[in-house]
Amino acid sequence: MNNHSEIFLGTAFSSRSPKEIAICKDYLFFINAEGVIERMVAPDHAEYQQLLRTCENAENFHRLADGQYILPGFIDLHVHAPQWAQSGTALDLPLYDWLHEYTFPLEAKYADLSFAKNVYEDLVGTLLANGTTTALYFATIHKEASMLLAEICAERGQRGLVGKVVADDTEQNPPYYRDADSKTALEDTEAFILAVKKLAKKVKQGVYPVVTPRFIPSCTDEVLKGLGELAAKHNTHIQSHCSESDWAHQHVLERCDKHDAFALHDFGLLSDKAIMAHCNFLDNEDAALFAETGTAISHCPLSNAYFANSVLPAARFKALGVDIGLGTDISAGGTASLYDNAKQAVASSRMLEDGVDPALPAERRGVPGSRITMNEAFYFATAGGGESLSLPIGRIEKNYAWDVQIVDTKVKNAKLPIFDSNEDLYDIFQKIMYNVRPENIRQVWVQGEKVHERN
Ligand SMILES: Nc1nc2[nH]cnc2c(=O)[nH]1
Repeated sequence: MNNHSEIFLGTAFSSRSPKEIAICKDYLFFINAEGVIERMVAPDHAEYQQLLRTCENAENFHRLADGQYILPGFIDLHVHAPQWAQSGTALDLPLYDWLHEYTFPLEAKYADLSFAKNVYEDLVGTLLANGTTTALYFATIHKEASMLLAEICAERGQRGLVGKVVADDTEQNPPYYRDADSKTALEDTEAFILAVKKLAKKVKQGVYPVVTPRFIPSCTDEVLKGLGELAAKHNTHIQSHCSESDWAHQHVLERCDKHDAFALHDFGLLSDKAIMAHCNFLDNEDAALFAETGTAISHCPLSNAYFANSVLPAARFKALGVDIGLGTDISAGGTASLYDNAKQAVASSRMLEDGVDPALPAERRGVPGSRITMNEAFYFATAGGGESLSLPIGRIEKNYAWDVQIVDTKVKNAKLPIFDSNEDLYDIFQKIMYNVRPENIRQVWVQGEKVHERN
């Protein structure tokens, strides 16, 4: 019987579909040696009592306490790891000024590996403590520091997808922070891909190299084309920023005479393993191209409020068949929490639907059909993230990785407002999504291994 790595008894919430939550009340979850959910048994199953009697005294059996719940670990589809060191600052500037006055000078500091180690270890620990089990990271232009980030994810047990940033355009990047030239940028990227693939051979939860042109404005055509070829050659994930703000969108339109989506496609940078951040200014043709190529959007609602001059029409793009996940966009989003971003995704969508200028009549104020529910925001943070990355993560279901956060609603000093011992479980789920703090996240597991515990 007990040839499983871990066995859990508890109540779990997971997405059944973008709009619907599956509630697995008092299920048994059997996790195999690879850290994958092998079997889930409901209390009304004929074998349940027998299975429970057999395993309940085993060392690897975990019975959740009253008030504890299992949620899938969150998947953060857009993190600038070096920017953790400026999180919460300079959010009043326009994007271009923010990049040149704050962000590039900070990112240049990661030539110093001891500075990088200090920040990256703190960030990976902080994200785990916030329930984030998988993160898609931009590092910096430095090959060594980018590798260090991949090693820290590997060591701490987080599933990290890491990109060495490429920025070789001499007009758009300052001399102190850019790739030496396009040839060096491509060579460094290929060396980085091979080094991460080698590291991945001994990492249970996986660590992945990501081809990462910062965005079209910071890259030459030559490097963009070369990066598309490298991604195809090594079958890697790809990430970049796409049609984020008025300035960035217009810049690409003037340079390429087309929207980012079609320009990226021409360079071979859209694929089933491509995830593009923001995408606020996609039109329906761009979105159809995303759907056709399998390219996903990482929706960063807090960052968009500060820098994107608009709200992502997430409901419209989802209806057009585009995969969508959620991103904190550290540091442009000002928080390490996907809970915060799920709440903002709902709030922003309501503002888009209703409109925001009270001087306008209600019927001309907003964009009907734009709202999303918290169920959909949760889907973006979990199952949608897994689909975007084409990995079996983000759901509590057979054959998915045991990547979970165990939330305690009764913890002292962070008790959630639950006063009825028979409270409806769906209401408890909603209270969790709106009220959880890191203090409530008692354990985090990735690929069947415990990687964070708060006592
Ligand atoms: N939000 C955001 N947008 C960008 N566009 C290019 N670089 C960045 C970045 O670091 N953050």
